[in-house]
Amino acid sequence: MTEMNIAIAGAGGRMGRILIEAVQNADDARLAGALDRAGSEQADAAAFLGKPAGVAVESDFGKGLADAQYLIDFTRPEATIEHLKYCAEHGIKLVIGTTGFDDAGKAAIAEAAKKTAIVFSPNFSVGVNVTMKLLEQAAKALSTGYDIEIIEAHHRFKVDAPSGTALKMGEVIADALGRDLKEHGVFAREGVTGERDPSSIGFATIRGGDIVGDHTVLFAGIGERIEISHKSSSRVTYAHGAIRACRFLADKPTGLFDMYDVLGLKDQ
Ligand SMILES: NC(=O)C1=CN([C@@H]2O[C@H](COP(=O)(O)OP(=O)(O)OC[C@H]3O[C@@H](n4cnc5c(N)ncnc54)[C@H](OP(=O)(O)O)[C@@H]3O)[C@@H](O)[C@H]2O)C=CC1
Ligand SMILES: O=C(O)C1=N[C@H](C(=O)O)C[C@H](O)C1
Repeated sequence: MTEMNIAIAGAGGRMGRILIEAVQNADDARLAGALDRAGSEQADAAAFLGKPAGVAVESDFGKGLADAQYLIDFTRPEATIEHLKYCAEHGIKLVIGTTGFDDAGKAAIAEAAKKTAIVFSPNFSVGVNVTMKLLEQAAKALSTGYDIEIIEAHHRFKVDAPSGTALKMGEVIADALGRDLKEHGVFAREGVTGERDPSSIGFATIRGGDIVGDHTVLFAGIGERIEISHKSSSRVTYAHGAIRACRFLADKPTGLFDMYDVLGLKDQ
């Protein structure tokens, strides 16, 4: 078995810590580096587990990524863009879970994928990606007479809204219906809004407490409604998905992939 040398960005974050633990527990992976913001350097990235890894948390990319073949990045768009430049130049493969990119950020990821291999997905859980497939089918079957609303709930610390997953669900549904989400997405309602445009795809965001991540898509007709929901109860599923994405990238020199590619869901 070839061992993957994986570095973790945002090492002190909610996902960073879960990822470090998951890499430490994987038989085919080694924690090869850890990055965090300047001022957040640590002598050992796994000290919080009570099992030191012999890997420091660095803010200098040269030091933090010296031994890395892969970087798993769940941080913020501005950090990911910096990591992306370094990884593209140094042939380090990237698994990007960060959400909240604008169009320029997404274009930068696509450009970097010409130089290194990247899996980019707003949600690395198997369940969410299977849910996306169900949504594709439901949207096609319920294309007229059903109003589509996407409701997401996350913890109080989340900084972007709607979630990357909710936006992706909106894109999947819009594509299935031949609509453009930029034109049909409705992200806020207040005051006298007028009646609902039947072609709109609505979004509602809830933030509170420690909710890991809930997504529900409502197809509301006259006389009935269908709800397709996914609820995360642990961040470990995201971490396992990200490590699975590293395995998928092992034989890919360049290219931009998503979790449908990793899970073999693209043509299903
Ligand atoms: N794709 C998926 O499956 C999932 C995606 N996510 C996404 O992952 C991202 C991180 O989530 P979460 O772990 O909860 O967030 P946290 O805020 O807990 O962690 C983010 C980490 O990145 C660091 N960071 C932030 N900005 C910078 C910067 N400019 N330079 C260097 N380091 C930086 C933070 O440092 P500091 O604390 O000092 O700011 C922190 O260590 C979010 O975009 C979230 O939506 C989350 C779960 C699953
Ligand atoms: O910030 C989070 O926590 C999560 N973010 C991702 C998103 O924005 O879709 C994925 C998951 O829902 C958790």
